Amino acid sequence: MDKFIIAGNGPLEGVIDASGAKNAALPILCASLLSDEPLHVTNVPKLWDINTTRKLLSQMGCTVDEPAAHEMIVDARPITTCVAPYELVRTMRASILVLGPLVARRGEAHVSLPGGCAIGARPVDLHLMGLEAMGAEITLDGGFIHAKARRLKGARIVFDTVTVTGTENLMMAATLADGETVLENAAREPEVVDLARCLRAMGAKIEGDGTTTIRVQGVGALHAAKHSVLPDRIETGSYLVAGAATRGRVRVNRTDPAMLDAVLVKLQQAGAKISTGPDFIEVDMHGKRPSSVNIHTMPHPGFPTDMQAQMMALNCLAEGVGVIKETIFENRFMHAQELLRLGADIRIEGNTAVITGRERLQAAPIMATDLRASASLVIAALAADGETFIDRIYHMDRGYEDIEGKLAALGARIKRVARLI
Ligand SMILES: CC(=O)N[C@H]1[C@@H](OP(=O)(O)OP(=O)(O)OC[C@H]2O[C@@H](n3ccc(=O)[nH]c3=O)[C@H](O)[C@@H]2O)O[C@H](CO)[C@@H](O)[C@@H]1O
Ligand SMILES: C=C(OP(=O)(O)O)C(=O)O
Repeated sequence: MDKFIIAGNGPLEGVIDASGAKNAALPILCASLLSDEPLHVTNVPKLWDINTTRKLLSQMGCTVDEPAAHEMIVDARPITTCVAPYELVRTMRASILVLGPLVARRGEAHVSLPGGCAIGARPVDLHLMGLEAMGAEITLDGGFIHAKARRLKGARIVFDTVTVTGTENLMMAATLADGETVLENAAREPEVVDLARCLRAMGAKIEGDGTTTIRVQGVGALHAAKHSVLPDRIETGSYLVAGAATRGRVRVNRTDPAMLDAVLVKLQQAGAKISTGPDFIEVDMHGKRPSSVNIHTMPHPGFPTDMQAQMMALNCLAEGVGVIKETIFENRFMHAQELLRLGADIRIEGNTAVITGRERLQAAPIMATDLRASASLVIAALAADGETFIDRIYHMDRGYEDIEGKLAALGARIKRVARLI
């Protein structure tokens, strides 16, 4: 297990490129299961979760080629099994995204209940409710979901909670169902829209993605297609917050400012000057200490829960008191305990964190507990005095491509070392 050693330094300054979005690439790779013709995906980020998905598809019998860096061609024609085993699925939430495509295309799926970041109970009842409404027979046994259907039928499905992967799973399943499926209270995240774009390129008939009502007319088969994954808004946002927390100036190229409205508003409130162009965002603190901001996490287009931990790190260093309310996941404050070890002043009351900013934080040994918690700790360590050791950084490798390279390009002093014990 690797560790990071981060020496607190002055302002981060420089320019980096955003990678492709993990949370768009994963469902898109799973969409390859809907067709017997190859899906060519470009701008695929180099991440552990992508490796896990490649292994998952390969062990099902799909051929997965990597013709160039950041490209994958998945051909699901030679598929031999519809089983997604525990060993692979336990590490990654997005593995549940093979369920809808397998039932729709192959008539059956046997998928271990998924893992991912331990940020809450994360049930999949809405995925199963939707597939049942479409005529699938579902049983749960030995930690596995077993689903069967001769051919799924279109249905009207109303989500009582907005679910991103639930919307994606059912949207994929509906592409091959008999008749029309309507998803109400659907997730509007940009990654859902990117998946819909890819599915349309494969021949699916989908309307309304990006709104709360998605309509899908089932078709007989999907065909070969090529799709480029959209930029990672959470990766982009994490580097911008790192720039602001260290009182620096950071520009992220090859990104899309429109996806980050809610985060940019908060960075502006924190005192950053924000400049944007069609494909870049720059945050400039002009050397000033940020001001505290209040945050309430919400489904898109609200403030993303995946940026909550990073903004908590910023509040730890800001002037004033900031209140963060986490409304999506019931256990997503695990970074707070580690930030306290760096000298932060955080009080947690239920789903609310009250953070009183400190002028300085001090280095200490700390431990990453999940993906975005890791990003939060890295940001705090970059702004702390002394050398911080961050353990369990494998969480970070799930979702941030070349983190050391990108941070070093911004002037950070970060080193990866193998943990000996
Ligand atoms: C791989 C991926 O894209 N992961 C993202 C996805 O996770 P994921 O899709 O797992 O998150 P959901 O949008 O499904 O979860 C939202 C809320 O709905 C609840 N829920 C969800 C499904 C269900 O069947 N029943 C149920 O009660 C969850 O427990 C949670 O409280 O969206 C989250 C919310 O933006 C992000 O933090 C994750 O980074
Ligand atoms: C929570 C996340 O990932 P996952 O849903 O894969 O656990 C995330 O990307 O922040």
